[in-house]
Amino acid sequence: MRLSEVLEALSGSLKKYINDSDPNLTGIQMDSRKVKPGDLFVAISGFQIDGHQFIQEAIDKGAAAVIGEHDLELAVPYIQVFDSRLALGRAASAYYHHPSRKHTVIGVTGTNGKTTVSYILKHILEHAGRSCSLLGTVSYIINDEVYKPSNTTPDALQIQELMAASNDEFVVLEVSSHALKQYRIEGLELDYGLFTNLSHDHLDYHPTIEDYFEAKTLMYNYMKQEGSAVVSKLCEWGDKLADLLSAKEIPVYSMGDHESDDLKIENIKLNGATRFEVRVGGVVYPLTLPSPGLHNVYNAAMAFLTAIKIGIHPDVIAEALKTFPGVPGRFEMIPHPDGATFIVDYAHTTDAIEYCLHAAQEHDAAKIKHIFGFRGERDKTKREDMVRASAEMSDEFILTFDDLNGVSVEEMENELKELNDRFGMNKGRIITDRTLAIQEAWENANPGEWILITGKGPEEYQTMYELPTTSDKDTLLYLQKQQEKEKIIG
Ligand SMILES: CC(=O)N[C@H]1[C@@H](OP(=O)(O)OP(=O)(O)OC[C@H]2O[C@@H](n3ccc(=O)[nH]c3=O)[C@H](O)[C@@H]2O)O[C@H](CO)[C@@H](O)[C@@H]1O[C@H](C)C(=O)N[C@@H](C)C(=O)N[C@H](CCC(=O)O)C(=O)O
Ligand SMILES: Nc1ncnc2c1ncn2[C@@H]1O[C@H](COP(=O)(O)OP(=O)(O)OP(=O)(O)O)[C@@H](O)[C@H]1O
Repeated sequence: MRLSEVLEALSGSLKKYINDSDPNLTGIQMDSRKVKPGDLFVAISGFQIDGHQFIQEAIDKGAAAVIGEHDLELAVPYIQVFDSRLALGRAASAYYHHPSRKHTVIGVTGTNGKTTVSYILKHILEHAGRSCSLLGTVSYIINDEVYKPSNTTPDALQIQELMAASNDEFVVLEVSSHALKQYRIEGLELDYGLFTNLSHDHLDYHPTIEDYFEAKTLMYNYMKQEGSAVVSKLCEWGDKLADLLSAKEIPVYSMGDHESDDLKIENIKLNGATRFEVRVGGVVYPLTLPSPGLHNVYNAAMAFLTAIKIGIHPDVIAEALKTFPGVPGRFEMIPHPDGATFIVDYAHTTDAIEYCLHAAQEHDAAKIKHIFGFRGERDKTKREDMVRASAEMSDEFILTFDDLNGVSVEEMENELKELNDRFGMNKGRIITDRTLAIQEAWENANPGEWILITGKGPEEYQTMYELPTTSDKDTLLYLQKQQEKEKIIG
């Protein structure tokens, strides 16, 4: 593709370009280390490092042209723009011939539930015989090939590459607030924009919750002409969003408690299999979902409403929900041989912790034990509410390590002690080694107890622990095996 064709997509974001040649481009890169002859190199002013430092390296490797924000004169055509991340999205979309136009694209944003809603939707679509790619926290799945994700929402270049590579009819992607602020979905065009909920998270990145909300609303700047929003009004921010979108004349399908909402949830039963009804257009549909918890009722209802709008028959959706296999590390159950239930879950906000512990309560847990910690170098302001929630809703809890992310062992241990002293209501203990905390709970588990281990979900440990295991689930399976071995020997 000629540089001039990419430039057409940059109009409005161009600051300066002296048109002296029009090289043929054979690729786009935002990382100088990956540049090959003929590539367009986009220099990003990053959080860690300024990509403009690597322009010469990119030229030496054969870059045919460069995009950047600084005022420079280079040996190859240089396009100065107001914002390189925004230009990257537009340039990549143009380079890959606007691939989102060939798919039905569903963006899912919100604090919690993005991954789960995305997986439920993919499951419904596939049950209906339609093909679906998925980009999110757990994996990127394109044409049934599974890739390890770099971010929840990939960078703009990767998104366009993956969209172009996908032969699937649908693409469901999780859209994080970081991605929106960093223009990672610039150049993308969405058919549906889903909003699950908003609660306290990421206030290390966003100065206020209002700023966090504003970031989420940016997703709706990327709707196709005929695109529509699916919004949960079960959270007050959803109400606010629906008003905003209506003012912009974006059609909104809402789920909520009012007669005017497009979907209303009724008759929820959480004990045993999750059963509930949804009322849509005056018709009531009884639904069953294998995944426990009220939060999963909301996730399934949002997927149901979206699938209806896509045109999937309600009976097909209902059948699909019955067989939804769940998402790795989201309320994943591992039974203890003595009759206790261990849960691995990715809850890392107060809201999510409350939903998880509530799910255990609804299952008449004889006792609820909770094991969790806090990610180093991430939003510290949510920690006290997480401890409060656990203290109020569990019978006892153990504070342990999550990823330290460079924070020292002493600093995190002190933080855990202080939080426990101030907000733990005398229910908490500290066992810093995560595997030993789980082992302790395993060895002391009693019939009917529910032990919830939250925060890491399916993620691998980044800290070296005592037991030779790689994740919370792996630790539980290891303990299970050890116990079986001991039984055989003993
Ligand atoms: C803080 C943050 O969001 N950082 C994101 C940002 O990276 P950055 O600006 O720090 O990049 P940088 O390292 O400074 O590099 C700047 C530029 O120099 C280039 N470079 C660098 C070295 C070199 O030799 N040559 C070169 O050209 C780099 O390729 C880059 O283009 O832009 C990158 C590309 O899009 C992201 O991958 C990266 O996400 C990091 C890994 C991250 O951890 N982000 C988290 C906070 C995040 O985004 N999380 C959300 C989910 C949140 C949730 O809901 O839980 C997500 O979407 O994943
Ligand atoms: N609708 C919901 N409301 C509140 N909490 C939820 C909801 N759905 C899931 N959760 C909780 O949040 C955790 C993360 O769920 P999920 O991965 O679906 O969300 P997410 O938005 O993709 O989060 P992340 O972007 O951090 O991966 C779950 O393990 C569960 O504890």
